[in-house]
Amino acid sequence: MSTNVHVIDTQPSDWSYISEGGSSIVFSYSGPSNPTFDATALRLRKVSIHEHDTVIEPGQEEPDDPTIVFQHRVIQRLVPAEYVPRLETVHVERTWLEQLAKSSEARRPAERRAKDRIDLGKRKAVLATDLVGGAGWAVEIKRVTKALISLWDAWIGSSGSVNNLRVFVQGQMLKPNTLPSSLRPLAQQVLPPEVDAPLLETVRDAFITTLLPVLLETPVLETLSTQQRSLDALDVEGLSSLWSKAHTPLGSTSAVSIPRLGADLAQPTVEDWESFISLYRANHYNMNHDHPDPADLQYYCHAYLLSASFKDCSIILRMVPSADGKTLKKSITVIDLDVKGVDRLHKWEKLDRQIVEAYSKISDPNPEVLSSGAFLDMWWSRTPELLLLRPNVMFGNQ
Ligand SMILES: O=P(O)(O)O[C@@H]1[C@@H](OP(=O)(O)O)[C@H](OP(=O)(O)O)[C@H](O)[C@H](OP(=O)(O)O)[C@H]1OP(=O)(O)O
Ligand SMILES: Nc1ncnc2c1ncn2[C@@H]1O[C@H](COP(=O)(O)OP(=O)(O)OP(=O)(O)O)[C@@H](O)[C@H]1O
Repeated sequence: MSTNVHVIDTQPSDWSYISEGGSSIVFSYSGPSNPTFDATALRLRKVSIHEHDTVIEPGQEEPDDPTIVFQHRVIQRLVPAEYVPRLETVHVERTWLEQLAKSSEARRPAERRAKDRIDLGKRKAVLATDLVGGAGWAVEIKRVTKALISLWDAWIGSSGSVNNLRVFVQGQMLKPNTLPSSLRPLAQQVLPPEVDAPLLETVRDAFITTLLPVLLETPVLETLSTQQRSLDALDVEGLSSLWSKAHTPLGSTSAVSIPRLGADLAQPTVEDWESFISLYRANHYNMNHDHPDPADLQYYCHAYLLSASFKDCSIILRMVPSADGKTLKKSITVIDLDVKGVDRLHKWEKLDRQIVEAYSKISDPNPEVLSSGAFLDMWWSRTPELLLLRPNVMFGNQ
């Protein structure tokens, strides 16, 4: 896809660090008014500190970032365009990236800095709708699976360093602690001005009360939940059995060596994904998922990969006050619906085994395994249920 947008039309200092994940780092445009860049976010790829930058040979055209093609040609056939950010290709350049990397390094969390850095070899990046900058506030929830209250507790307890709940006020990520004063910017957004020095719980309750109706009313959570569940029709254990069955020669009686899940599977191309989506939409609900056919192995592997993107995505809820400050315009957008690599299939198979093993210890004399934070995290992160759709579960025994 050709593009005329060049980031060198701006200064690196026009971009403020927002946040980052495992593969990307994101900046918000805060420079002089510019119709191309106003209200946009720049998403740059990172590379491990142990690896080299991407090398683009002279005369070679770098492909657009896979997230753009995947969103435009695959995701938007499953999630309405109004719920995903606008994404377009932007040209970047080494010296410009070097300056940005240098000036933003101090803002990055130490644990990320120890692992990776901006890939300075890239010539293309992603320009997206900025979902956190400007007036108002925004909340990011990764894997919308945990109860809001426990997300809030973990957020406060970790001083805002957890990756499954992030809160931004006027584009700045909040770093809370157990002192209510650390939440002042958020309190000013969610509470009336006359509430002076509110307690932590007061801010929390106002925060949840504002978010809850948006979450319960939006159809997008239902869409994400439906896609997660439908695409994960066999779950990884079922996929693993189908894989073994498909790799066992008919009539074989002796033990055969089965390649690990996904081992001989090619990474689907965009065309493969397009064919998959057409088949999925036309035929998925007519297939017998209780007795899957080994001939459909590739279909089920692709379905599982796509379900993993839906399980790992985040939503950003944005609350922007009207000009008179009397009402809030609320919107919800899904981010990070990136394509997953087939090499992950084996990792998820192993993770699933670990969960099952830990679960089998319930009847053990050592049941506290189940209530351990590590187990619960593992369990919740892999449970494709959107608990937010079930307020009774969300509020526990309150
Ligand atoms: O494997 P997990 O469960 O640790 O999940 C990874 C996430 O770790 P988390 O558990 O949230 O700390 C991880 O999140 P962080 O980088 O830790 O913020 C990514 O979302 C990763 O996906 P990808 O590499 O960006 O495609 C996620 O990998 P996938 O398993 O979804 O591919
Ligand atoms: N369009 C956007 N507007 C504002 N902030 C954004 C936008 N996209 C991403 N971010 C912020 O940047 C962070 C990293 O982006 P993203 O989740 O796309 O990266 P990633 O490396 O793919 O993440 P992960 O490792 O979780 O898969 C997000 O968690 C969010 O805080």
